[in-house]
Amino acid sequence: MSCEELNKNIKMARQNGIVQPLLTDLYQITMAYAYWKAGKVNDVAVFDLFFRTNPFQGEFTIFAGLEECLKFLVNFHYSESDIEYLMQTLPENIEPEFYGYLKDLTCKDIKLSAIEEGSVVFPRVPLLRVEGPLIVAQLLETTLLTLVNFASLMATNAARYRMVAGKNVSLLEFGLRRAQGPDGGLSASKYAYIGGFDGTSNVLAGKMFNIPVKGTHAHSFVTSFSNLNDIQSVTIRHMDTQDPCNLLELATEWRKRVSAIIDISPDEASDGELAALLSYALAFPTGFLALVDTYDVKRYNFQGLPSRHRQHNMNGHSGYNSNCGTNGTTVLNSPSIHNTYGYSTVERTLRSGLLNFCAVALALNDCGYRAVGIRIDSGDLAYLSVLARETFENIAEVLKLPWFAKLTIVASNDINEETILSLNEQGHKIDCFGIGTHLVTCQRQPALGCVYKLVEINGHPRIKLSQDVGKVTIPGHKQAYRLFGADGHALIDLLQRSSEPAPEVGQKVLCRHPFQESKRAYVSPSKVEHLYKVYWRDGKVTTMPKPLSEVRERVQSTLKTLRQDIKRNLNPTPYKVAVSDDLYNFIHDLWLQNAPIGELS
Ligand SMILES: Nc1ncnc2c1ncn2[C@@H]1O[C@H](COP(=O)(O)OP(=O)(O)OP(=O)(O)O)[C@@H](O)[C@H]1O
Ligand SMILES: O=P(O)(O)OC[C@H]1O[C@H](OP(=O)(O)OP(=O)(O)O)[C@H](O)[C@@H]1O
Ligand SMILES: O=C(O)c1cccnc1
Ligand SMILES: [Mg+2]
Repeated sequence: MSCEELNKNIKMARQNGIVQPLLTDLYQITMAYAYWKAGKVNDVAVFDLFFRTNPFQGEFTIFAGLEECLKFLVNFHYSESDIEYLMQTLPENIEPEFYGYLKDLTCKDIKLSAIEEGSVVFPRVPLLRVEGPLIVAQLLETTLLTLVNFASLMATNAARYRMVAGKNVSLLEFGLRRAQGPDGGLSASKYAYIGGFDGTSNVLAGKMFNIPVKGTHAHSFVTSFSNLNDIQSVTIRHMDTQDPCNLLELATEWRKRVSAIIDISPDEASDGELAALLSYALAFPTGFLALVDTYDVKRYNFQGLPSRHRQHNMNGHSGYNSNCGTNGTTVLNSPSIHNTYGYSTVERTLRSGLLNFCAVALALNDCGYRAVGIRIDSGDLAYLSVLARETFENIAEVLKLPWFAKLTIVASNDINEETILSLNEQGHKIDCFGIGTHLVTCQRQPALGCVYKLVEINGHPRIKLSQDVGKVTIPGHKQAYRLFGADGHALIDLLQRSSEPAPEVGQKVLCRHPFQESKRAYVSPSKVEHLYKVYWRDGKVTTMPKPLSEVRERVQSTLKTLRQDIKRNLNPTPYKVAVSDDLYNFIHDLWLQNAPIGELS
């Protein structure tokens, strides 16, 4: 769609219905009235939206939320009911003409410049610059912040999970049920996808944002079946011949054969679980992915160990070993934690879930279908995934079914970045992580601190001083450039006054720390990227926001331009953000002008 088409259609562009002008803090509207009353209707302001510290103890952030900001500007207007509500809510002394002014307000005189969505960004470099009537620009503050803060935090979180998981593992977002309410859940799904997740279990997010929806099934599905009589129809048509096949008979037969191959008794397996897996396979013969940990000892909660001990023991596994069984096949030794019933989680999972899964998968194979795989949602995920993979490989070899060795293993259960790093260290055979709580609630850091600061009014720069140097704002209308080094990596982000000429390739430019006089360096960039584009001006979209899939690609491509030490998990190196010599002097002159001179007595 071109910008013209977008401008025609944008009123219909999907945006969460709660994003509207009243989704703001009351003080924006009271300030608007006070500005209006003070005769500031024609004042022109420049605001910068930026953050001061990277989240998650990292040294980078992913910028997201721009498309939603743009839709907000496009659709910005106060409805009749909004005005009515404000009339009832604001004090009675408000002059009625103010409501008339609000009624006609749009963003047609606002200019929005921004960094491209999905870019890697750094503290102090404005992500958005909003220019235009002071009152309108002020009224946008809270909504723009809420649209950018969580979006960028989530996209960064997701990108970090992607980095630790590596590119060959699938990542699915399972967080809706644990998210910060429906809107938090919906945004989390969108920005997890941008950050590098492959899909979501959130169906509405799939529909609204065209994100792949994926999933398995829950424990309740398994526990709802008690025995094999619970299945009503056991017949499935062969994929190629369309002949009827009795899946129950085939699976029962396979359960005996598989139990011999992996040297365990079929009596250990739950018939209710077999009934559940068969029913799922009958419903989804081409997409059979089964949860196999329902009948582990812990879920039954027999007189097991208290969870603190269980966790300790589980994480205390030192590894896994496999021996040769009597029939020449591999027998897997479980670690030595046993509950009062004599079996560890590991053995139970093997005995019931895996055995039942393999039986159903092989029965499906007889009918021309290939099963997809399993999900494990408890226990030692490293150990169990290796155990499952060895079982699949074993069966694949004995039955000469090479694809069986490659069945997908999905793992879930309270996974976070550290869990994945630890699993990587231990060695695992997981193909896909399903991640909910820690991802969508950004448990490690629940907010990104983007702020929206006035940097210029009617052409005059504004600086906000603070005891804390880190909180002093960088005044004036600025441009931002990313300078690249000879090896192609991003070296430094440089803020300049807009009146300065842009840095040029091969030309030495002095880059200064904004507040520490002695910290400065010359850079001769091999490439210069101007970070801002104008997205909205004169009431029109001037740069099309990219589709989600392209924003997602941009996250990965801009992350590639960062040196590894900036991206590493533990004690990463800070990326440098500098100001030009001109801007440095400008800041410090203004600082002195604005700092009162004290008097000693
Ligand atoms: N090999 C592993 N290394 C590190 N952490 C792991 C490993 N396997 C699993 N974990 C994590 O350990 C935690 C285990 O949680 P918990 O003690 O609740 O065990 P559980 O098996 O889920 O028990 P229950 O089924 O009773 O809830 C989860 O956060 C999980 O992601
Ligand atoms: O652990 P998270 O990272 O938040 O991932 C999502 C969790 O949600 C589900 O559990 P739940 O107990 O709600 O339902 P279930 O019966 O399907 O396991 C799923 O099994 C995961 O454990
Ligand atoms: O599809 C799944 O396996 C799923 C979806 C949501 C939460 N937990 C698991
Ligand atoms: Mg669960």
